[in-house]
Amino acid sequence: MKLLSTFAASPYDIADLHLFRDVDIASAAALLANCPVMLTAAGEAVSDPARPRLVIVLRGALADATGDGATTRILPGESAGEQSVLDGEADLSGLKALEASELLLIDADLAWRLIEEADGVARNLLRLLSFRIRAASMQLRRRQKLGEFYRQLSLNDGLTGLYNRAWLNDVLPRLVSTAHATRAPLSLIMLDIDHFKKFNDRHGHQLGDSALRIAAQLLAGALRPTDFAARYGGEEFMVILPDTPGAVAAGVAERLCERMRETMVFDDMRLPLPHVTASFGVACLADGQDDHALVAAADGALYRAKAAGRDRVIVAVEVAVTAQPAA
Ligand SMILES: Nc1nc2c(ncn2[C@@H]2O[C@H](COP(=O)(O)OP(=O)(O)OP(=O)(O)O)[C@@H](O)[C@H]2O)c(=O)[nH]1
Repeated sequence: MKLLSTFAASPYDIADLHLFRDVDIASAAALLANCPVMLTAAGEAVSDPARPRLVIVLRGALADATGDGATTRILPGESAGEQSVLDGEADLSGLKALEASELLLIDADLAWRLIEEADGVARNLLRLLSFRIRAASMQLRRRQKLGEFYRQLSLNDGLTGLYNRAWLNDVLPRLVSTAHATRAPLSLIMLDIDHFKKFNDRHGHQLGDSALRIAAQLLAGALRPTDFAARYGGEEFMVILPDTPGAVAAGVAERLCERMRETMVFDDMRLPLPHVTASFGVACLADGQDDHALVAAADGALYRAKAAGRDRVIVAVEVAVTAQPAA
């Protein structure tokens, strides 16, 4: 930064500076008279950034990088560094000239004198800070919403809209812990579309995708609001039924199996495709079982449903995992 002149010797008018709007100009101008006006080149940082002071843009523009990725433009008449004056904690290293700019620098001591002696400066400062706080909290709210949006996005399967594997990995262990703690039953249904490779080979991948979407809609539409449906991967889905004993879950699986058999897969609303069927494995949480063992039990039952001819439900035999006696 290069010293150009004092404020009194510069061509700038104090009435154009936001901080001095509706202020007793004469007393403020007298206090500002000896403040330096500095020239900064494009891209240059404000020197001595650890020094608390007000930086007012007279010509050009500054960028204020707040450190959280956001950048604010500071235009002629606007200021930066107010907070550094108020709390004495300066970090003006994020201030950089966007173009060749002229800046008025007001040291903290003088800024305090302005606050105390020039009528209206304190009011303008409060207004400015209130505006900054409001803008910062709006930005925070926007980010929180965006974060929530992306979080949701990362937990849902793009093709079917059901929860995805990441969601399952997060939620299933917690549901299992809750079920053990409350001694409430918890059941799991795993289902896998039958001969889906053949379906894809015969009708094409796009129709395969349609079939998966329809299967997902069927699941989501047939369950209670307290149940969860997720895409486990490929053409495999999982249904979680909290507060549901194995016998009831088996009934739900039978109903889903039947509906799957009866559901038409349409391509362009003219051509119904062959029905798809699915095989189902059901398991109910046993004492001492963790989420992995529960999934393995449902998966084992599903495997047996496939082996037994597909398009059917098999219920896993409940095996309580008890502590092994010490040898
Ligand atoms: N269209 C489509 N196909 C998928 C998707 N994910 C997995 N698949 C296909 O699903 C098929 C699964 O094949 P397999 O694991 O052999 O199982 P299957 O043909 O259903 O046979 P069974 O399960 O034994 O009845 C593969 O051809 C995968 O390419 C997807 O998102 N869209």
